[in-house]
Amino acid sequence: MTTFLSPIAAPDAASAALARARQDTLTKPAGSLGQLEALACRFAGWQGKVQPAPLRPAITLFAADHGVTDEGVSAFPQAVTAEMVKNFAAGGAAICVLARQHGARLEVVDAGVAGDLSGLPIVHAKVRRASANLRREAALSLAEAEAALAVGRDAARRAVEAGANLLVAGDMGIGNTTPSAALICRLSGAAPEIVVGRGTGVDDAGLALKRQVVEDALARLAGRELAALEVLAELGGLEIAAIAGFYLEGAALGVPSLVDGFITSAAALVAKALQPAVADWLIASHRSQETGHGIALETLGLTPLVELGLRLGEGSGAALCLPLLQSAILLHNEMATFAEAGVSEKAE
Ligand SMILES: Cc1cc2ncn([C@H]3O[C@H](COP(=O)(O)O)[C@@H](O)[C@H]3O)c2cc1C
Ligand SMILES: O=C(O)c1cccnc1
Repeated sequence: MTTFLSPIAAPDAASAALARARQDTLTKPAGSLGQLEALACRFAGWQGKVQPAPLRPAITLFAADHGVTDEGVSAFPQAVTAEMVKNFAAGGAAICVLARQHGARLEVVDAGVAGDLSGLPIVHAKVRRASANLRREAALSLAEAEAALAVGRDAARRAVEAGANLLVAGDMGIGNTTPSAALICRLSGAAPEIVVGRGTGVDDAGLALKRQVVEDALARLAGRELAALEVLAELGGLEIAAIAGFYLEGAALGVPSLVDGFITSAAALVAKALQPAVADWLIASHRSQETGHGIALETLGLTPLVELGLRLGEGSGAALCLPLLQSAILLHNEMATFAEAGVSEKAE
């Protein structure tokens, strides 16, 4: 483990096993609630309670800009990152609607937006104004990568101190599907042609250029043995690093995270490379439409709950899955057992 990170314990296997035994006493054919059964048992392990408490989710939206946008890798201009942060602060973005719907705490963190956001009611934690262009040079210095991880770790601590028992990270950063693709390629070994996608909707020429940018970034590092922090610094971005730190500190505090889409999955891969034990504290929400998200999830060992054709980010796919998780826990806790309800069990 990298020394500046907090140790991560394993989930409580005894509580998870007792929860599994409880599932098999509930008034339904064994296994008939499918993935919801296993989910409830995982929450039992995470919370160390056979009947886990209902979810109190917190969503933290990390924003930053990317020097690689100079290459023309996004369908939108870099200024949109700062403009969208203003929209988050005003409550008008998709994730704001979903956070309100679910009564979730929503915090917005500026980890490195290029534009001026002073005065906005957000957490001001700019490590620097945008990362460098990863096609040509390291996106971040090692010190900046570590500082951005710390921004996310601080955010996880704030969310948990505010009472959260489930963490959701969202991303906002024009151009960030490019560093995410580069990280997924480097950390999974998959090739750019199957990982790089259209992001906000680049055309065929834009897609070819984006693939070349990722290939060039990977070529800078070819044949070099790099520690996880170095990979993050070379190919990452400030919000991606912060999200990795958020997942790591959440796990260290005993709180699981629900991973969203392509960018947050890249961050989860970085977190896993830094501290493999984090993987036991992650749940996948959806498979995004972005090419390569499936590879990232497979490398993480995660199975998505749903596939809705989403390609937004912001934590929106994770937020949409919150009712499923809440239902899994309530069914587990509140359904009657065969004995309680006087229902006959399966014939031998
Ligand atoms: C208005 C708007 C709102 C968004 N919310 C999330 N993203 C998403 O799109 C961006 C990544 O795609 P690319 O790499 O192609 O730039 C990120 O900001 C991501 O969060 C948005 C993008 C736009 C334009
Ligand atoms: O899957 C995602 O998270 C995604 C895809 C495209 C653009 N922004 C985010």
